Amino acid sequence: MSVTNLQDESLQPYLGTLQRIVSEMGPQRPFQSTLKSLLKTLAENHDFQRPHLVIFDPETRTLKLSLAHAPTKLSHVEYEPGVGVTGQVFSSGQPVIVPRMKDHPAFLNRAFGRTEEELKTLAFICVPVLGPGEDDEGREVIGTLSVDTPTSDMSKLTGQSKFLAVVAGMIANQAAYLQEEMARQKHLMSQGLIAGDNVETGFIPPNIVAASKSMRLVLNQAAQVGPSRATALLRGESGTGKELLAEAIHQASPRREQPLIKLNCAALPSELVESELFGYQKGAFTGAVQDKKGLFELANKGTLFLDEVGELSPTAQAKVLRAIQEQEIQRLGSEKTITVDVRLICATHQPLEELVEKGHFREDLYYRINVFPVFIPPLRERREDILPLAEHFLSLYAEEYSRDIKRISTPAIDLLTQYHWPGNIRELKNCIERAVLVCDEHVIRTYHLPPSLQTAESTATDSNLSFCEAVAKFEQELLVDALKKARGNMLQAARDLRVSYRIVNYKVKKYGLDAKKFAVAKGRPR
Ligand SMILES: Nc1ncnc2c1ncn2[C@@H]1O[C@H](COP(=O)(O)OP(=O)(O)OP(=O)(O)O)[C@@H](O)[C@H]1O
Repeated sequence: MSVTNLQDESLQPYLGTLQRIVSEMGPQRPFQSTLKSLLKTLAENHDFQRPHLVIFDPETRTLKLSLAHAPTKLSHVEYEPGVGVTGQVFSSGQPVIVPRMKDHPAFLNRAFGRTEEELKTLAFICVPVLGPGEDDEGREVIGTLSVDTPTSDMSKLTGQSKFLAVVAGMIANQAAYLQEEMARQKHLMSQGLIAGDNVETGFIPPNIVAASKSMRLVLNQAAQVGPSRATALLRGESGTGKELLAEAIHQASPRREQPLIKLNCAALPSELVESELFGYQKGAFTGAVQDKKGLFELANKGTLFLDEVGELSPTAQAKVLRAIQEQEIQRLGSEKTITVDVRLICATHQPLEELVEKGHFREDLYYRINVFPVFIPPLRERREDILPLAEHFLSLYAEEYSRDIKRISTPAIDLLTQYHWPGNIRELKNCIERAVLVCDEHVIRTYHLPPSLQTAESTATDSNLSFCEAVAKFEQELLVDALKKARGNMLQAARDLRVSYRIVNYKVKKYGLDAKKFAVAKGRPR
């Protein structure tokens, strides 16, 4: 831009905007109000509509609509890196101009519900926002800045794009603060310290017992994710209640009147899983004597729960990915594509991150299903739940078997609460059912409980851990040591342990650690 050009009338709004941004960027100014007023200025001074900032969340590896000068529900709009225009700009670090929204195959129109007319008359410009740094090389892309603007000739749109790139370059610090604030909010939310957008505090479905803080937190998360369309990934040992939680999430969603279809991917051979999920056309294979709908079709408009998702074969993984991305499936033996609208909930007890690392589970599918992970702790880590659960099952089975059993004796309660419950709630449920059946009094006593609970070997004392528990304990100690050494920096801890960041992140969640707690000030004795 030459100095003489600065006299140009048409440049005045651009210069005015830059001037205003600079004047509003004092170090004392709160970053959020600076960014909000920047978006407002872009809308008021220019032909820009819906200016908005999308910021990358490194934990879920999704892009989140974080600030917009337009009416929309921010927390519900997410993009995946590489997908759609915003995702592509983030991944490539290069601006993209969409001269007419309607014509662009990658334009998702996810956030603002633009009308058909608008899609025909508007262009979209999206530029990368870099984080702070000395020079452009070392700076990573942390988000995008985008606007709608009336379609126009390419030279005007290119000029606007260059101008937005300058603006994006000026807000690196504020955008980095915004990214950190998002992480902080999420952390507080996961601790149950603040409520998310949709949290109905005290959300406890009638068939779920949750007395412990950690289970309340799990239910809070279910209440948050329920109303959205986001894929929830339920993680926890066998018998911890993943399927029950999937039902609760479905019930908390607008799809509750529609079907909830379930498939345990480990229960069938892989070829059958595919035909179950996608259906088949008559003659597709021997025995396919008539057309059959798959579970994706049966779950249309409702929810599909894939239990043990880590067991899906590579082909099934590819097809599920396509079904999620394109919302389309094909029955086996058929070329015809069928559109499906299905909300997915997945569950696994496996360390999916390790499966990804070993190449057994597709990384792209992992990111697709890991949008909202929920960790259900094993029963031995939430002992406050044992007695309420035992009493819940007692009343359930006393009624079912018409037994007049009112309570559990104190010594029996002691046994129940001391046992380490490797089979989790399912084992507790079976144990109480058995006790009700063998009990010929009005009280459940120690001798009504299975022998496994009554032997000292069965309880989890430190000197008598099972192999898996000892390994887990050792792993947890290593992790805590590494986090202490790295002052809570999970990336550094991962480097020291010579594992990936993803694995450290997974284990930190698995063991309920708070990495931030290790971030003590330098030089402070530990
Ligand atoms: N919080 C709870 N309150 C009441 N019942 C529960 C609770 N959690 C689990 N259950 C019951 O325990 C049993 C096991 O739960 P569920 O089948 O949901 O576990 P899961 O984690 O899906 O197990 P798997 O991984 O083996 O499929 C079920 O009968 C379920 O109803």
